[in-house]
Amino acid sequence: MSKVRIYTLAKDLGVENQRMLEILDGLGVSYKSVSSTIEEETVDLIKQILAEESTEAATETVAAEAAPAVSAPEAPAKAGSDDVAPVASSEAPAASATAEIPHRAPVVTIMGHVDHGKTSLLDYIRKTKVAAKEAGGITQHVGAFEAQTSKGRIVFIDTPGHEAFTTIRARGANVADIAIIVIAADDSLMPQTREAIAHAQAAKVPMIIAINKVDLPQADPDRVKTDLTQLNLVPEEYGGDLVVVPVSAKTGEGVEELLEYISLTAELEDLRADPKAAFGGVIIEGRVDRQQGVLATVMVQEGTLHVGDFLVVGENYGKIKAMNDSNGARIKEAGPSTPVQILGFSDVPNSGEKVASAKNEHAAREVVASRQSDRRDVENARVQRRKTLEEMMGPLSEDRTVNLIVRADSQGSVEAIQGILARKETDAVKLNVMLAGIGAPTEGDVLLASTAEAHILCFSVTAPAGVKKIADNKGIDLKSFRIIYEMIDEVDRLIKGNLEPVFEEKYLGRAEVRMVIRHPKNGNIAGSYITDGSFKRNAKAKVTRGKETVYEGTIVGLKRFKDDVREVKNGFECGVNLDWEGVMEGDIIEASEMVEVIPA
Ligand SMILES: Nc1nc2c(ncn2[C@@H]2O[C@H](COP(=O)(O)OP(=O)(O)OP(=O)(O)O)[C@@H](O)[C@H]2O)c(=O)[nH]1
Repeated sequence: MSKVRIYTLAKDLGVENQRMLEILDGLGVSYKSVSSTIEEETVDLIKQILAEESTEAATETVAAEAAPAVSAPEAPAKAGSDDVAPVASSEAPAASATAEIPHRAPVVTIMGHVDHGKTSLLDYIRKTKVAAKEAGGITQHVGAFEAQTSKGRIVFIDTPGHEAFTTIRARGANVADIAIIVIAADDSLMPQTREAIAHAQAAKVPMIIAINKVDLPQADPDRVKTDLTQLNLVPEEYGGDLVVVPVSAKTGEGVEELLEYISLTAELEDLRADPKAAFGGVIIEGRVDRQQGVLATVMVQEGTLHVGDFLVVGENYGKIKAMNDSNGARIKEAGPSTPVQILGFSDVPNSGEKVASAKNEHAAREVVASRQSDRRDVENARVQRRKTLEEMMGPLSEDRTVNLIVRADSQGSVEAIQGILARKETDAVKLNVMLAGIGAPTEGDVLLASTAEAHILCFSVTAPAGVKKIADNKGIDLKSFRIIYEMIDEVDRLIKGNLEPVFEEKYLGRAEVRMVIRHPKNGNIAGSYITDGSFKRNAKAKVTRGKETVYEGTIVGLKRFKDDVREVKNGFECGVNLDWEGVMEGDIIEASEMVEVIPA
């Protein structure tokens, strides 16, 4: 009995893939993705369900058409009347219910190892899928292009390599919806392939593997697939859910299928954006053109851009003087998932910076001024503030993950370290090795670490000075070790640091209240004598009267004579401000503090 792929069946029956998956869910049929295959019996069931649905729909239409005559005899006549608005009511609600946010084209990035064919693949797609440019225009590199395929529009970021991708992500923006990882069939997985995969995984962007150069006699796509399984990426034909498409950027073989898979993935991601919403976009790249001045490529993500709009990027603003599409044609407006080249900024914006629009020049200036003042506040606060535990360790939750990037001098070391790390993992703390590679850490690693909040551990390799400096600037934890046990100690420290801290109450001291002093601003102050230990400002306080505890709270202030002090030791007199009016002569105050217990 033959099997059928889900998306092929959806196409044949003229149904959306999403609907097909809903039916399969309803039937309790398990699948990995739309390219999974299903049995012929299931196909028959699906056809039955769809046939029943269309019969029901037809019956409803007939009933609906018949209904107004019966149920709304008093419906007002429309013809010849000027005030038509109220009469349109029977159609209005249905129309607004279906007026949902429209779909948008997917934005795709291509990553992979050097020479595996990223540029060639982009060139092939551009050559075959981009409509010929209008005569007279000048072809310019704008960092993105739009391809027209039989499945609709697909936008490609055409600066291959993960640097472009990570620089954008490092600024907190996410521009790509889908990552194509190109792997040469004659070379299989290489260090930058692993990096690219790690970046896509960190960005939680769906991946499609394009096994390139399948035209070469020495091409071995099966080896690539097997190697992928070593990274826990299991191709569909091996029972996993990784989409793998063999292609040749030279002959064009498989490229159409790759585009089809991109559209399928996009459909499943259900990418939507509202062209009527407030504008939001990201800078893909910026540069200075000698004749035209500053040119910036912006990816429209939400809303619509118009020539004449005011845009704010970081602490700069500009007015769109002219706008080109990625083909070089002048355009007046651009909706979601459209890369446009804009003339109008005075400073070159950085890729990854977010772009917003402002109503007019005044509003744009105000946004810039408020950003400048926010930045100053943050800078000032940073100098003064001690980081809280939560800020250092991330939110405190039950299960936590420590993200790691491992670099070592040889494959043997990498494997040994991975083995040790696997044994260190506990139920409470997961160690997620995002990337394990041979050789010194790179700038790309630092970018990955900064977007994924990962720690970089190096064994027998050290970071080049430039990379170390970037890591320091970004506050990335990058450490090198020559002795494996020291590295293991560091991992232990990271694991412990990531555990929920345990606090325990520690006794500090005791005092007798000898008199109560009325203070005009602070209320009643307990004039006390420390009989044991010491008292500290902000410590916890318990007041007992005879055998009864009459108050539990905090020592909000400590005074020696007129001075505020942090601590008073045994044998001294002091004024204790409990922020409580009930304190009386003869009361005993006991002070304690909460201290973190470091697990053994
Ligand atoms: N036979 C064959 N050669 C290919 C194919 N794709 C790319 N090449 C060749 O492989 C080499 C590298 O291709 P590029 O497209 O420059 O690779 P890249 O990944 O963009 O390389 P970098 O930009 O240096 O990272 C070139 O000589 C291409 O002609 C293919 O499908 N088949």
